[in-house]
Amino acid sequence: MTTVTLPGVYTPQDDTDMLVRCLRDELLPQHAAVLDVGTGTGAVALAAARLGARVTAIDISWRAALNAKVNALLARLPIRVERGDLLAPVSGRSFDLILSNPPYVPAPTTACPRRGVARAWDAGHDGRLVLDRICQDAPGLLKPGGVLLVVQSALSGPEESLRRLRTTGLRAEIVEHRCVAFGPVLRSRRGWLRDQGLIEGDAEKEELVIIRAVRLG
Ligand SMILES: C[S@@+](CC[C@H](N)C(=O)[O-])C[C@H]1O[C@@H](n2cnc3c(N)ncnc32)[C@H](O)[C@@H]1O
Repeated sequence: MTTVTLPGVYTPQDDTDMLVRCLRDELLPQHAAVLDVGTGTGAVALAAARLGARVTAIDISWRAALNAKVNALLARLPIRVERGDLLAPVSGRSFDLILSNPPYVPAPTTACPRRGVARAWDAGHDGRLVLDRICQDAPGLLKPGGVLLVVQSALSGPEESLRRLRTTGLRAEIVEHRCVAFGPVLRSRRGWLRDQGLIEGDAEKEELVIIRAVRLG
């Protein structure tokens, strides 16, 4: 299957792969309404569309939105791609499944980058600037019985995601773990991560987790 990654768009990685695998384990209703938030190249959206879902994909980056459109065309899959901030383009709609591999990397900067490739991963000191918004807003867009699947690092507080999602009434748990080697971004900020108390010594690996949260009927 031909897919392209345009310059400046996040290349699908372990987190993408984890999310796609968990998506394939979901028992979706026929023609399920699926949302992919922060779609990048559209890799996760394409996987959902191949399962027969009706997919909407959103990205804040024009380049990523274009990339996802190109890949949907190449795959001949009818994915609706929107450019916008998190869930704003789909307010008022509801979904059987919401998927997200959002920016979750703790960063020395306090705000999310407004442009550039780091917008795909940097998410403030605790890595939670985007996660917290997803935990707050996604539950309201789930149909009864609908599911939210989010991938994040253990460095950005999965327990806090669980707590926030449970506060909104969802049943939330961690369903997948994977240990991965630090990429160039985490390697370059080891000293800062140590100063923040987020890692110890010469840590070389982080744990990625998938959070699955269900809106009870
Ligand atoms: C880690 S990448 C994941 C890309 C793709 N889903 C994957 O798994 O390969 C995160 C994506 O979220 C997008 N993003 C960052 N902030 C966003 C926001 N506020 N609203 C929508 N998309 C956002 C970035 O542009 C980037 O494409």
